Amino acid sequence: MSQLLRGPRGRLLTTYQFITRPFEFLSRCASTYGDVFNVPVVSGDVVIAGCPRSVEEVLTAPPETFLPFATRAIAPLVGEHSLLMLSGERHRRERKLLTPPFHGDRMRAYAAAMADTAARRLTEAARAPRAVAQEITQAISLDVIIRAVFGVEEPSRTSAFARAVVAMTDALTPALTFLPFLQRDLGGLGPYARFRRRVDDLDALFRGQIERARAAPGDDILSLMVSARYDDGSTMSDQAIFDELRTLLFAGHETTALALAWALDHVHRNPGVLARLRDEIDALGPEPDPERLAALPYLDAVCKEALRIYPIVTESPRLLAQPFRLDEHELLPGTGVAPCILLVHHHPDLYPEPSRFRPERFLERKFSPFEYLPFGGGHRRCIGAAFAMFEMKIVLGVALSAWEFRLLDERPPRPVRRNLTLSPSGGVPLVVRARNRVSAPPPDPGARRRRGSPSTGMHHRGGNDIADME
Ligand code: HEM
Repeated sequence: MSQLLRGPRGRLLTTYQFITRPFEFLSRCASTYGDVFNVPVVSGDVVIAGCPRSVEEVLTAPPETFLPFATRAIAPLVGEHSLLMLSGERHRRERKLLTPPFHGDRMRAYAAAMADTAARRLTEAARAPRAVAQEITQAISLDVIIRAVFGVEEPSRTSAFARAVVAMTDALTPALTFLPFLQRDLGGLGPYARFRRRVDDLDALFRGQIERARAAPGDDILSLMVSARYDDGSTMSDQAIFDELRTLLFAGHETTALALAWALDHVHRNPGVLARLRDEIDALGPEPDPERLAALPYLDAVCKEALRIYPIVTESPRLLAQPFRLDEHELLPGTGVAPCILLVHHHPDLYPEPSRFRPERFLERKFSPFEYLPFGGGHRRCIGAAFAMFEMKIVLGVALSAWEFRLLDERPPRPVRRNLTLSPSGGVPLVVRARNRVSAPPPDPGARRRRGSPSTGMHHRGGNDIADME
């Protein structure tokens, strides 16, 4: 790292502040040191790019400039074949193979599964005296991945997958993630060996699903992976498929769930937004077609604003493989470089009153990929971005169409780090009730699937003021 770059001192303290109070810490650094500064953390130096110009410099650099960041922490979960672990030509080749299933057009196949899952989980939540938004949305996004990505349809198999996923994630303790020397088998004993057994259990379920997809391919992402070919005509190995399925689970499950929990909270703390959104959704009728929900402009703006104000992933770091010049500073190989999504999304020049939840800003102007980047950018941009936006709009649309929500905490939740993501403290406790609409009862979960999607006819398998917000 360049000696000239300014930033806070003291590795232990900055690591602690960065992890526990990201909003306050980053905002304080930006007002003291400017848009580009160095943060010394225990694993090394991380240079923060906190304005569109510096973000553009990073995201448009040639791919070979960077390696993936912090791979040791996630390696046990995602495996060595994972997109998150690859760089250079191998990364490009793998991404080329995995991108088509996530293309916008393909999303239609997942619309009914997303809507049905949301309706089923909300029906359950409405039976309880109180619920927690984050738990509901976690259950929805896990079910959606199991159906749309893994291609599992039968309820009994869905539960087996859900149990295996929960057992595996429970066995991956933070100590195992952050202290790589604990990642030893010790002859089948200890926490790492237990975690490996849970990974093997899930992979055994994947193996069965791969065989099914080979015998009778569906619309799901696993079926597309099984039939996809690299440029040389070869197909993915089973181990590579296992690793990518765990990668999609890791990258796509909690992120989407948290984004939805935040969105529900914001919408219910802003009565004007709720009223305008309900008007837009209600105009589609009592049981709106999920694809039409996904095309609603105000709903789209609400989801974008939720991802702006609290981006689920606050930075998208890379590791320098070569010397790199950023904002006039010469940076050395081994330095971390992180486009800071959080700081850019709260830049007052771009977003006046940045702490205010105001979806209209996305209807009034367009933002460049370096001004608005909840899904990161460049050659590592989130592969599931279209999938996540589609799911957010459908789940939120179904939820507001047929259910009422009453927030139980008067004070807005604080953004707290949960693993690598930013989650609402307390998870957003609320009461869920069927909406008292004159026109219709809440939808029958499963009805859409029984009759298929009317519109596609496809079958469905699956100096800024950031610190004020704390
Ligand atoms: C609201 C939900 C989501 C958010 C906020 C989010 C955000 C991100 C971000 C910031 C990155 C890093 C990009 C970069 O380094 O420039 C990323 C990467 C990734 N995401 Fe997402 N994501 C979400 C949902 C999903 C979903 C649903 C999937 C798949 C089912 C997914 C799969 C991935 C994968 C595979 C990568 C690694 C891409 C690569 O390294 O080439 N994400 N995501």
